[in-house]
Amino acid sequence: MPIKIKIADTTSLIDESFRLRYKVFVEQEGYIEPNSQRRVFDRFDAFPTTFNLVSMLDNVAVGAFRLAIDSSQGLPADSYYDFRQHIPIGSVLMHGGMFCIDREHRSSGMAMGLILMASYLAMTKGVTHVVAPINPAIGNMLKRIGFKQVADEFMDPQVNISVLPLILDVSEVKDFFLNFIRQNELHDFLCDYQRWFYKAGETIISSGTKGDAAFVIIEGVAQVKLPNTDTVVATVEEGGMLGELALITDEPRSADVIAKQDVVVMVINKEVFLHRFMNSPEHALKLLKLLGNRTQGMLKQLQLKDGFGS
Ligand SMILES: Nc1ncnc2c1ncn2[C@@H]1O[C@@H]2COP(=O)(O)O[C@H]2[C@H]1O
Repeated sequence: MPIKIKIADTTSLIDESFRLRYKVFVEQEGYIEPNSQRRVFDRFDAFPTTFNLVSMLDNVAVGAFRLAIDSSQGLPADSYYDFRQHIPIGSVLMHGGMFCIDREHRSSGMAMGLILMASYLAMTKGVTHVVAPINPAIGNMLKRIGFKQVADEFMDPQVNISVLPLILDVSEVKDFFLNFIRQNELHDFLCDYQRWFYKAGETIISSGTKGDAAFVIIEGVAQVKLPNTDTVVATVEEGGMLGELALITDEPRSADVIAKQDVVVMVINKEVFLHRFMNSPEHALKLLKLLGNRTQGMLKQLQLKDGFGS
């Protein structure tokens, strides 16, 4: 099963993220005092402008990141740090906090995934700056995508640890997928906010199953194999698309797709995918080119096979 990062959009997923905060902040790290509810949350979790990204493994949260967009209620940091002094008037702010990853599942890939997804969310919600009083242990990762430290470390009273005050100008995010999105004007592709992680050898697509999403490879390489065989018909790399055929034809998945090495994909749901191509001749043409190239690739392979066989 892949680890899946997504927005907690049901009460049970949101509850999962509160429980994970408890597990990490109280039980694993001892940052916060225990409580009988065995959950960590505050008033910002009740606002419609707050989002929780969760990393799920087999229906259990193993990572979470809370994002609170500025509203009449202010930001979670307002009571202890004034981020606004560092940002132009008129900016739209989002606070990133309550970042936690279960000790058993700490990997830079998942941490980076949560951070990047936060920046995608910021971009599609019209946020100009993300502010984050964040544990120095992950501060360096945030700096890699463009966060800048604006003052010395200070104590965060919520989780009782020393944190770095960091700010991201969303227009400066450095990320392969975001560049891909910007170049191809595919902003609606971000709306699903799902990022899935496969280990080498795991199955990304099973032939014969129903398809309700397509994928763009963000990291790694996948092999497309003839159904239930080891015959590789194509190799798809970073930036390549997978799973588009079943969405277009409404037929079952045409091939098995296996991660050749660890693979990270962004998920594009069927409605968003079809809407995009039905409303833009330019993108429909790009899709036709992709399908045409794949057909040509297959024909070349068959010709080669024939050539060797005769
Ligand atoms: N010949 C091919 N070349 C590249 N990719 C392919 C080829 N055949 C199938 N695929 C991919 O494998 C996917 C299997 O699921 P889908 O049929 O939804 O979409 C398919 C394509 O994305």
